[in-house]
Amino acid sequence: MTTNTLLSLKQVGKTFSNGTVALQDMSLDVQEGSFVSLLGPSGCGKSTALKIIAGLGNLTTGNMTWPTATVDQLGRPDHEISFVFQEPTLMLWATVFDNVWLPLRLKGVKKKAARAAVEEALEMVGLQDFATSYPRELSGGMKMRVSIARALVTRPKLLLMDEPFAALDEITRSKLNDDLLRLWQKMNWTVIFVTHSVFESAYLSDRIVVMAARPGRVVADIAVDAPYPRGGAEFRSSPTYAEASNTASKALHAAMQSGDHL
Ligand SMILES: Nc1ncnc2c1ncn2[C@@H]1O[C@H](COP(=O)(O)OP(=O)(O)OP(=O)(O)O)[C@@H](O)[C@H]1O
Repeated sequence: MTTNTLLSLKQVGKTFSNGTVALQDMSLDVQEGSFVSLLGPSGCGKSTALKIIAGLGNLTTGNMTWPTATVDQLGRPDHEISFVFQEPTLMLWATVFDNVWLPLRLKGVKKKAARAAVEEALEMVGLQDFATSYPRELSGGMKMRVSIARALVTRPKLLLMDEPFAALDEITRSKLNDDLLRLWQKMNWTVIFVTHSVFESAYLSDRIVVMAARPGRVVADIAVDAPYPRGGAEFRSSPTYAEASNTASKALHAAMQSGDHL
């Protein structure tokens, strides 16, 4: 793993027009190839931070830089950033193939030219046999896999995930966690993963950033010092996992007491 800083937030603040201070003085350096979880109670600004990083929202104060990337006139990095939301947000009238093709189509890539990339993305998430299916024919976990394939088809360097598995049952969630880690290792992405779950953050990440609300801010930064692959049940019963979960849980509890979360 490299130690180059991919993204640097310095004292970032975000105040909405109604006066809500969604973020205050958020400083965060994200290393290339790392898996960072943003963990915090409802309303602490996790989604706001992710949207700012994605360029979907402006910051009010502070600055965001991409130290190792060349940037365009708007300060956006030249490599791809992909976003996975909690809801799969698929086009219900379109096939799985067409859903995954969408980001390339928006860039003007014709269907034929996109075929190899779409098929590769579907294969990565284990849906190569479902290209001609429609979303209504898929389970919740499969729909989320399509959503992930759609995020991967542009070969992003940075994957932003906003509670992607929160609506799924425990078994499906656990399977997708493992599949995500396998892909992350294989593709050498950087992942920023928003979650409410202490256990999910301790299982997935090499770093857990705990946030508190009103104003949204970082209150703890916890390293999860365990190698990958983490080996499922074995890692879940390890002292490192227990310690990381315990530390994150205490920090989250303190955050919930100190902040005016909703
Ligand atoms: N467009 C907006 N206008 C005004 N206030 C907003 C807007 N979007 C978010 N907020 C407020 O900013 C704060 C942070 O919201 P945000 O959605 O980032 O929190 P979160 O940590 O992602 O919450 P959750 O876990 O519930 O999704 C909240 O108080 C929220 O009500």
